[in-house]
Amino acid sequence: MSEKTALLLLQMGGPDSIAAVEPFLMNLFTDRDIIKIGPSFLQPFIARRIVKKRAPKVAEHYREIGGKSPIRELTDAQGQGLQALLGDDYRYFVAMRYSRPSTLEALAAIRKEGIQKIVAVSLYPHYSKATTGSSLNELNRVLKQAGHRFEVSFIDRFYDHPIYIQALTEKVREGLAQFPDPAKAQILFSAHSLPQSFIDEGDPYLEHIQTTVRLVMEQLGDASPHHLCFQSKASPVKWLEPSTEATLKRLAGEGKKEILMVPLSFVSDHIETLHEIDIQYAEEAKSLGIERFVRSPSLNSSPLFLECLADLVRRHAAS
Ligand SMILES: C=CC1=C(C)c2cc3[nH]c(cc4nc(cc5[nH]c(cc1n2)c(C)c5CCC(=O)O)C(CCC(=O)O)=C4C)c(C)c3C=C
Ligand SMILES: [Fe+2]
Ligand SMILES: [Fe+2]
Repeated sequence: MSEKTALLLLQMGGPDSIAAVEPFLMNLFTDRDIIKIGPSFLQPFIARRIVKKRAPKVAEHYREIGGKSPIRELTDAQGQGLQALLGDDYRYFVAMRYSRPSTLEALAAIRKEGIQKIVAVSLYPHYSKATTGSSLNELNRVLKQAGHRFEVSFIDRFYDHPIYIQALTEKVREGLAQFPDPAKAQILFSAHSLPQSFIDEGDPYLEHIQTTVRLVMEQLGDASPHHLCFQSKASPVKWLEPSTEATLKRLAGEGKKEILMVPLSFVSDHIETLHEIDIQYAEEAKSLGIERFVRSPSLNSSPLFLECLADLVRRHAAS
């Protein structure tokens, strides 16, 4: 038996090859925590149809960013950085909700190391039933089946953690530095959208996002004008608004020529930053007459961000 604590990093995951796009999407569209389609017994069949239709376009997007999602490597780098800050008492493991390593594989690896104590750390800063909630449900299901008693606790949000805010503000400043006159740049916080029905049922995601934006703007001081918008709507129901696209159009219509995109909701690069913002919205902005379109870097292994995670774990251990 090992005295170490396992840090189980919970993340969405992504396809690690073009061939993995369909299984990734199938895992996502059959998860009733993120999307409910019809009665549960029918969902796998409807999901199959949706995935067959969606996969070719999504695969093309992944092809354009190098043939896979970088999320696995980026999450491993975060885990290594975190482990280095915390020392030998901790060992990190990764559980991807829709790709590998799965939660089951992660728990098997933890057990093989003889580790008993697990701190599950969600890498989504803002809590939503669709993301962190889904990962925690999966973890609880797998723990039940495991036939082995682990001692498990959770860190499930950090949207207002002072060092997270500091880390994000640093990235916004890096983005602003690319403008000749940063005060003229419009800051567009672009969060991943979520169906409005989640919010109506009490999901705190929107409130968490708004708080992050407010705290970052407070740290920046009297900087540029800012806006909050939502990207990556993925089904035909009503999602959070305004959309990033509509906001770009509105600002261009008002004669704004300089835009800084700040991706929220994720801590690493993935298809929504590398494709949706860097390729799709960048093209859109150009055609709208926007002269300078910059994206602030994702947190990835930002030393401040890793320090935030280490602080969360230390405080958790002390409490
Ligand atoms: C089907 C409904 C979806 C909801 C609700 C949703 C919410 C949501 N997602 C993220 C973060 C990410 N999503 C990513 C990809 C992705 N998401 C959906 C669907 C929903 N997301 C799909 C179908 C996909 C795959 C790509 C596509 O088909 O367009 C990713 C990227 C993964 C990667 O490439 O590594 C992230 C990250 C959040 C934060 C969120 C709600 C709060
Ligand atoms: Fe998503
Ligand atoms: Fe997308």
